[in-house]
Amino acid sequence: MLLFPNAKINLGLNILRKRPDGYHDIETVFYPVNLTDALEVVPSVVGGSCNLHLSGIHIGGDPAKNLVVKAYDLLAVRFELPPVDVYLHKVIPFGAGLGGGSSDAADMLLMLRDSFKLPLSDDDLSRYASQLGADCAFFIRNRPMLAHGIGDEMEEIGITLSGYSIVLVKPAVMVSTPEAYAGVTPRIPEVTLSDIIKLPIREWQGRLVNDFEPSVFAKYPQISKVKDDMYRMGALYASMSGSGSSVFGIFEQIPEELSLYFVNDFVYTGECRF
Ligand SMILES: C[C@](O)(CO)[C@H](O)COP(=O)(O)OP(=O)(O)OC[C@H]1O[C@@H](n2ccc(N)nc2=O)[C@H](O)[C@@H]1O
Ligand SMILES: Nc1ncnc2c1ncn2[C@@H]1O[C@H](COP(=O)(O)OP(=O)(O)OP(=O)(O)O)[C@@H](O)[C@H]1O
Repeated sequence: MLLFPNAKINLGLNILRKRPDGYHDIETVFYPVNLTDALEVVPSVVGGSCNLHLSGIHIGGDPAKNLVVKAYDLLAVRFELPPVDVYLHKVIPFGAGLGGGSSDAADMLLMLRDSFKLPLSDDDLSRYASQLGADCAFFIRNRPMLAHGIGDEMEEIGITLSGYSIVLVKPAVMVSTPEAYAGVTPRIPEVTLSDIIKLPIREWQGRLVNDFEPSVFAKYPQISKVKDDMYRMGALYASMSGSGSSVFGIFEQIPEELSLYFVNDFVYTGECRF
């Protein structure tokens, strides 16, 4: 079985408070983007449990700690799973705020459920996903969602960007998520995200904010510059995604001068799906 785990961006991100467990309560809108990895699971001929074969961009780290292996191990505690070979081709940059690892893990849960007919609902899978990472539950739904709690409590949100184009740029710098959270002083905004997101997109600039931006931009001015460049090229709205370092812009049309601005950066362009 073959799936294409996709990236996400955050449309607005408020960091509301620090919790006793060290995590933060946030509110954000998750929005899927068609930049994808490729993930294939086949029954193993060599035995073992979850044999991971990686290709594409080099993500490093211990394969046993890869989130797709953790997803297998999590379900294997409760269900008798046969050994599998897993082929993961990485395209989505990491340390980018695009949730690539979380998306791989969510698709692994979905594939294991569907391949081995496990009696699990989407809600059950979301609960398993939350144990793998705060972003992971979103990818079980994989449509625009307003998220609360640590980012794993989901509510439908009827926003549509279809007809617009998206440009995603990851400058050559990586941001660690725990460090980014540690650099922010939580605050309760005067206007809630769910009210701002209902405004026309042209009114988002200056209202829809990502609370990570001030501290991350201060440390990495090159990320701030990407956002400025997006507006210079005519973006209707631009923001850093999650804890960075990616920046996205929403455009009426993909700007022709992209290759002049972002010579050494990872660039993705596509149509908004929802
Ligand atoms: C920045 C976002 O991508 C926005 O969508 C997410 O909040 C991060 O989600 P994630 O990468 O899935 O996060 P996890 O792997 O669960 O947590 C990594 C680390 O980020 C911090 N963390 C994460 C989520 C959250 N709501 N509060 C936190 O403080 C914690 O220090 C945690 O140890
Ligand atoms: N399948 C995977 N793909 C990418 N990174 C993985 C994966 N499994 C584990 N990791 C580890 O997770 C870290 C990056 O994860 P991820 O791609 O989700 O981060 P990110 O781009 O910062 O996204 P976000 O902060 O939005 O969750 C790296 O340290 C990497 O070694």
